[in-house]
Amino acid sequence: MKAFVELKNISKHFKDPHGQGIVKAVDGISFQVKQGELVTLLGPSGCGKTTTLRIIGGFEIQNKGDVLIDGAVVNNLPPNRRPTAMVFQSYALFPHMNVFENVAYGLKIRNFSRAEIRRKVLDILDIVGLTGLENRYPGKLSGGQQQRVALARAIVLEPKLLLLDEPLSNLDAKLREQMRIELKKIQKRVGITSVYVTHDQLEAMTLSDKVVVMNSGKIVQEDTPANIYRFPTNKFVASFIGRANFIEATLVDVQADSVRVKLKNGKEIGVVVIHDNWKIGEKVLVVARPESITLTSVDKGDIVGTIENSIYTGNMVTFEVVSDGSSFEVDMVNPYSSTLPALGEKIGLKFNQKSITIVRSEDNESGE
Ligand SMILES: Nc1ncnc2c1ncn2[C@@H]1O[C@H](COP(=O)(O)OP(=O)(O)OP(=O)(O)O)[C@@H](O)[C@H]1O
Repeated sequence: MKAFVELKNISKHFKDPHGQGIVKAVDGISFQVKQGELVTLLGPSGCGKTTTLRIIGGFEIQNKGDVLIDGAVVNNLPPNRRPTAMVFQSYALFPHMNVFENVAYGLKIRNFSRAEIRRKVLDILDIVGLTGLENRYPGKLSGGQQQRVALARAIVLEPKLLLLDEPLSNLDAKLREQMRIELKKIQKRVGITSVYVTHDQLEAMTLSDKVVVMNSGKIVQEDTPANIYRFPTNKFVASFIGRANFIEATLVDVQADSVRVKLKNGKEIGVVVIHDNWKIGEKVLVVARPESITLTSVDKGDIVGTIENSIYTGNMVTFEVVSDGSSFEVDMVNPYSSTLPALGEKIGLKFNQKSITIVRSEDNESGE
């Protein structure tokens, strides 16, 4: 499928508001969004994701690089001449207009007929699940309902590209979770190509066809949610997305899609890899997610540790195990079907070799 949105080597610098220098908000990034895809820009605060989104929408102009939408360079077009609509974190609804009028507003100024406006607004309200609330004013709506109105107002204009800037961040945790699922359904139903900004990794994982992970104005990884979780390219991605245990090791054997590493205690284990030119003798970090480690007897463990703590979260218990000065998180799902180890107990940790991977040690990150 061809790229619908394309960013080519985009950079954006701002004057540092507190000093003489410049802030490199976006530093030479390139990525593509295919037709109908939802792509998330994910990263910590200040990594440049909002600036990138604003550049796509035309609210900010890049210092370098090109933005293409549907094959056309849009660098010099103002926001209202781009085929985009933006949904903001603050819903920015008109308080003196009811739901119907809020959604109809953009169609009215585009001179659609009354009958057409009515049909389009009622259709969209049905899609976002607001039928029956046409006459309510924003002040009488819940946060989730207000967010749906904001979404309806953007998609009723049938933009080719929907830009969403942390649209769920004003909602409480439970509602956020519901709206995430809703939003994904609505996006797929309407089939609208979307770029979504969030610093919430769970939101990015649940919603996206593809996640673009950013740090310090650069793209650090770009892949499907599953591949990013399973095969992070470096320690930053591994710890920013999901929870990860890291174990120092040395590469002792390299095959096409799997390698063997030697741990500090001399134990050799296999791991699965998909990227990079790994070299025998290289220092690496094994990445083991908490669910990829099993507690076992001391003699069967790849490493041995002591249970320091256990945290119940209903469906599982997370054990904190200390081994050779390092702390490990180990999740045990369905905990009530087995005997739980006691605090202070010595225990073996067995790595599931099919679901662990490696990243380069930080002092060796460039791969030199
Ligand atoms: N108008 C501006 N003037 C000066 N610096 C700016 C401006 N806009 C953004 N920046 C700086 O550029 C960098 C990237 O900002 P941006 O808002 O894109 O990050 P973000 O990843 O979206 O962060 P957040 O999640 O906190 O919104 C930050 O260091 C920010 O302070």
